[in-house]
Amino acid sequence: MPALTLESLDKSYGDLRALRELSMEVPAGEIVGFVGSNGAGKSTAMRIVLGVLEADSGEVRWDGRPVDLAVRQRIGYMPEERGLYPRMKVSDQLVYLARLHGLSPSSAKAAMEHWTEVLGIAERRGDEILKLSLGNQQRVQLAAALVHSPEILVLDEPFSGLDPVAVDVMSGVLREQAAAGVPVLFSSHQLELVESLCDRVGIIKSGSMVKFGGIEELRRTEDRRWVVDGPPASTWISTVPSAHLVSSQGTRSVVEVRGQAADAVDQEILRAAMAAGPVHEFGLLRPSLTELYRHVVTTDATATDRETVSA
Ligand SMILES: Nc1ncnc2c1ncn2[C@@H]1O[C@H](COP(=O)(O)OP(=O)(O)OP(=O)(O)O)[C@@H](O)[C@H]1O
Repeated sequence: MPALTLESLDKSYGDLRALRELSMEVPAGEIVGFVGSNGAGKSTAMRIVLGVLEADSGEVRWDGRPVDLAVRQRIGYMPEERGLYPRMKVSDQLVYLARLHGLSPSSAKAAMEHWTEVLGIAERRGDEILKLSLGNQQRVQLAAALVHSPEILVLDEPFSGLDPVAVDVMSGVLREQAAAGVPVLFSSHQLELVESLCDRVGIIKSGSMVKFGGIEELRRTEDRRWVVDGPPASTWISTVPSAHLVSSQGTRSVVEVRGQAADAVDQEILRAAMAAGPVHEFGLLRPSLTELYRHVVTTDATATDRETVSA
């Protein structure tokens, strides 16, 4: 299956190292979310994919070959700084952009009509961009990224500032594009949305990819926590040396095991708890992407922090 591959991208702005050997892969048909703090390097990486910016080293490939101008023409891009012509009418703008990508006048018009309809801005075709609300400008931006039927989608914060209905519309479009075989890479600070929409997630910190993989895989790499509803953990936890108590409320305790030991220890915990009294509930607590993210960004990034798991 073809994939958009970012391999060992390095980029500095003067003394500031914005990207450090950043690698990730966006397979055709998958939605990959790119998350990280302000200034972590997401836009820089996306600009490099588009060729708006040149990497100091590293490579971007599509289907195994370096991305050249011809491939870049087939990328649908939503830049962070947006970039529509404020005084141009929505319809003119979209037709113009489609024509720039080589569509015939009639195909460009048909594409403009299609995407303004799908994105709920058909009524605004005759309006100048600057007269639209920010959310509607964003919908036009997405239409601009899609109007030439791109093979690859790279979207910098496409969901920022959208109302819930627009978020649903945008999510639906991204899902459809992925289902049609397009690799979709987008950045966002809305982690719940990323969790619900994406096949894989990359967490970037200070220019380094600290986690990359399927959400389920990323959760599995975390320290494990279990909820035990039964005898208070304080009465049995000492019999499982690798486990420690995180919190306790009434009969419910949350216990944690850090690192590799977590794989084998769940039965040991259950046995220890049952030896102390009846257990009514025992289950693994799965961290949400938000918890995972907080853990990653508040932990010091060192070379050993960097890990890649395959989905
Ligand atoms: N043209 C530039 N010149 C100098 N420094 C830059 C330039 N563009 C970005 N930077 C710096 O590079 C770092 C990465 O910025 P980038 O915009 O890629 O981050 P980001 O993850 O997209 O952030 P945000 O979530 O705030 O959009 C930041 O420290 C930023 O200040």
